Amino acid sequence: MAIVTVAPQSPKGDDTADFGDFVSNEDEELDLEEVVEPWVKYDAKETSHVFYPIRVGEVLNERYLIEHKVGSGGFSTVWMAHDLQEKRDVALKVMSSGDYGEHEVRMQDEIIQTVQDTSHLVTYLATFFLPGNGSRHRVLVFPLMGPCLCSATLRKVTMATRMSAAQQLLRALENLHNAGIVHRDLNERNCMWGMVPTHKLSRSAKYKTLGRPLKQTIPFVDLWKVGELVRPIEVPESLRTEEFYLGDFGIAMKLGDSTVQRGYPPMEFCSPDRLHRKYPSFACDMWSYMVIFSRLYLGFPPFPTYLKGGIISGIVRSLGPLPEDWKGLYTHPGGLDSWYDQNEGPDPNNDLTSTIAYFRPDADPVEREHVHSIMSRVFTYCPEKRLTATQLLQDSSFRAIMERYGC
Ligand SMILES: Nc1ncnc2c1ncn2[C@@H]1O[C@H](COP(=O)(O)OP(=O)(O)OP(=O)(O)O)[C@@H](O)[C@H]1O
Repeated sequence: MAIVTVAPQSPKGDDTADFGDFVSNEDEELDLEEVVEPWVKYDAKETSHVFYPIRVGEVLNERYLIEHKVGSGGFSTVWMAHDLQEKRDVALKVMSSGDYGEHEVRMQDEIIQTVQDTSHLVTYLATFFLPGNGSRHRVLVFPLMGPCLCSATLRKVTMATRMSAAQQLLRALENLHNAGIVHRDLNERNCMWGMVPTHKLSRSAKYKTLGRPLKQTIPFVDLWKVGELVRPIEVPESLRTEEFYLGDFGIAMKLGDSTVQRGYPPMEFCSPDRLHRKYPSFACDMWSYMVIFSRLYLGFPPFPTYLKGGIISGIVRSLGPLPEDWKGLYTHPGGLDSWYDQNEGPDPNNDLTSTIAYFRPDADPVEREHVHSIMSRVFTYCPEKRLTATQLLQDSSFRAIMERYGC
């Protein structure tokens, strides 16, 4: 794929264009601060991996007109842009300075070449570099997706939609695993519904539908180019499609790779074996998948994080003690000896059966039994005993739940 390095430009003859509103008072400024990346991420004095400053209305790589903000993560900002060449809207993932993005591009290429069906994986359309301040930034161009699996979206969608998403995600994962690739970072922000194409809308219609960009020039940092902190789009239900996708291969690996990118999924999604220094495996992805399945089915996470000791205490309360020989291997501070006490069992008031009954009182006993069977065969400590994606897709309880919801 051709990689071009070009400086950004302003759209010619478009200086009257509307690109959103600057914050007009301190309250708006504080509200904005809640939903944007911290400004220090743009300060080379604070971090060696700075974000690239971008302002709404500029054109990157002579081609991508930045129209809005999508979001940000630890190592990237994501922008909604209009591809002036192909006349479609895309998402631009602009990586921090340094080598960020190189591994993701390698994994994406591997996926494009070896995964049989990539239709539910978010793979890149193009890539280029932006020259930064003494460094460069990798940019990945993606199709523009809809909302990720956040609570606000979950509340709006039917059970049929949620279970269809669970099935589509499992098929996507099966495809990835069949090609020998472990995702390693399955979590709610990397799972997205599709989005109806917006390129036929005028910019003002887009802003009406997705919210006007509320923005502020990046404060406190003496920057080499203008950049803005921008409130992200909110995708309305009318633009969400029923397709469900898996993205972000930033720490994915081919099984057997000698070098493994550092990183874990967020704690609530991470398998307990990974948190006890076990090697990343397909089974780790399956644990994370089951946390997502639970989010979709129950509407809530399956294990609480508020107990002393955090998520692992929540898991132990529900499933019983961790294997004794894992003692001393916990990767984080604050581990508890009680997690490995084989004399303890699951708390009957907070085990999987009661969690399902508590969150889904409307489901009949047969349905609950199926869901219990699904969860308990994946929420198992021994990675070797966890169902694989293919096994779960063929599992009679999984099939029964999918049939119940018309999937
Ligand atoms: N192609 C896309 N279309 C629409 N939204 C996207 C797209 N890619 C990413 N996003 C959204 O942009 C936000 C930032 O994504 P990004 O991959 O930068 O970070 P993250 O996955 O949230 O965090 P981290 O990379 O630190 O784990 C997320 O909310 C994600 O759902």
